[in-house]
Amino acid sequence: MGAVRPDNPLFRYRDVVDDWPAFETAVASPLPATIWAHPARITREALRSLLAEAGIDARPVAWQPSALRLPAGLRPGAHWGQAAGLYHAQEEASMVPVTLLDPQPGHRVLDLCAAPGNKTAQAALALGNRGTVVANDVAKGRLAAIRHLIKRLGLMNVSVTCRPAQDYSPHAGGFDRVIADVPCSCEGTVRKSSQPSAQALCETRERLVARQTAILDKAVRLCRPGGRIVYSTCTFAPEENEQVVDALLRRYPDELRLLPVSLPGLYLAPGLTGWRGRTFLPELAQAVRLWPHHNNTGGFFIALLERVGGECREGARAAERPTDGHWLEGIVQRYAIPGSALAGLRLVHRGRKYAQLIAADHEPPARPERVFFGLPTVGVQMKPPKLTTAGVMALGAYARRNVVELDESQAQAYTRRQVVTLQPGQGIGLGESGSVVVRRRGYGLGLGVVSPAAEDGSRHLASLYPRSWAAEVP
Ligand SMILES: C[S@@+](CC[C@H](N)C(=O)[O-])C[C@H]1O[C@@H](n2cnc3c(N)ncnc32)[C@H](O)[C@@H]1O
Repeated sequence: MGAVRPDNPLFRYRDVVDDWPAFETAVASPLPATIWAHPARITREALRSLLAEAGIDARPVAWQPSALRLPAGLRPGAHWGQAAGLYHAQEEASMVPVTLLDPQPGHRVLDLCAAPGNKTAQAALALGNRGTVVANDVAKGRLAAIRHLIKRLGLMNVSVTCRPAQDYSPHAGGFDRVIADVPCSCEGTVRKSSQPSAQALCETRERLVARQTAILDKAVRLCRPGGRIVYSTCTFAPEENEQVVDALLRRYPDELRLLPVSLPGLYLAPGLTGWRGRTFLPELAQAVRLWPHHNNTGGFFIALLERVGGECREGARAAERPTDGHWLEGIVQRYAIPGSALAGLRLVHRGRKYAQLIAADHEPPARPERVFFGLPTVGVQMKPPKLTTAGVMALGAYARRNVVELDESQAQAYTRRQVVTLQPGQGIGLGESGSVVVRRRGYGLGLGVVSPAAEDGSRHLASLYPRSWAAEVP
């Protein structure tokens, strides 16, 4: 008897898996952690070297030029580079949908079920951190994870909304790329978490399928003719996968087509064309499945669709009223940040505490109302206004004055919020005292305050690293 017994919910796939013993072995083994390098902050090779210095042998992922696979058992957060936003951890199979969707600078992108924001982040950076990504999720409590990701990765082109995707305003349309990474029974995450019982799955499947179908229908209607939609789940269930796509292809025979896809270096198994007596359209074989034993990943289903006809209502766009730039001007002067670092961005003040940097060409729909948007960059209630930690992480690498570069042990003390003693002469263009950009290996970490120099030239650096972030840094 193999590892997947008849009472296991995965046993129902025995007849559609090509190599059942290999599948059983794969689902019983731990999932390797994968990360991708922040494209505006570090190359994959530089990241690999940085990790190697810490004794971490990360291996390039063949099909994804920015991704690395970490050694077995290593947590992605074990290196400080994660907290500094140099890389992001995302399961390898989960990177595939947006890679296939291929958003390009200039595209307007909608992510209908976005939390915790992995695919939003991929899309936002693929757009060069400019233009428009709208990240939506129905679960208000999960939006904090998107907010945190925006800050850590310095995303300046994202607006976040909180609506049931199936009820999204029909006037919000006009997207070139739509991500429908729908809620599902999550069977493909079996290597990360324990499985729900077969009974629990049966109870929710019907409801899930109805919601998934409604969300994909909305995705189609919000996509511009000529635009593309990616439908994905992390489950094996054909009811939630091929069956949903089949229903939409039949509903929109003249408006929708399924595109063939491939990724050199990654084996993508074909979608199913039938399941338990039900026959799907033959083109469903062009949808793809990631079975865990093929590429040593989690399980995923992905269908790339093109909207070839029909209509799409485009409503009003939210107008960003630029704020008086004086807050940023003071900061730019203090740290001698070159204008090129702010090209294509504008500062907007809508909250009480912070002003946000947002792409000047950001054009989210006027409806639904946004919960938040842009990168909180300047704390406007402080006197004088100060860069936020996220602001330093995004802009600190460009600063040429009032900068302190810390060595490894100083940086550790700084992120633990301890006072750091600076060597005489340590620091770049330091003024008498006051706030400074703190860097490690040239990457912005956060803000600090330096004391006036003592007689021997040494100074103290007080850490302003946020208490809530400190726990994340090893
Ligand atoms: C598979 S997760 C999305 C993962 C995300 N795309 C990522 O890559 O980080 C599905 C998400 O759908 C959200 N969700 C569930 N029902 C929804 C609905 N009706 N409308 C919008 N979002 C929904 C859940 O809160 C959950 O965050």
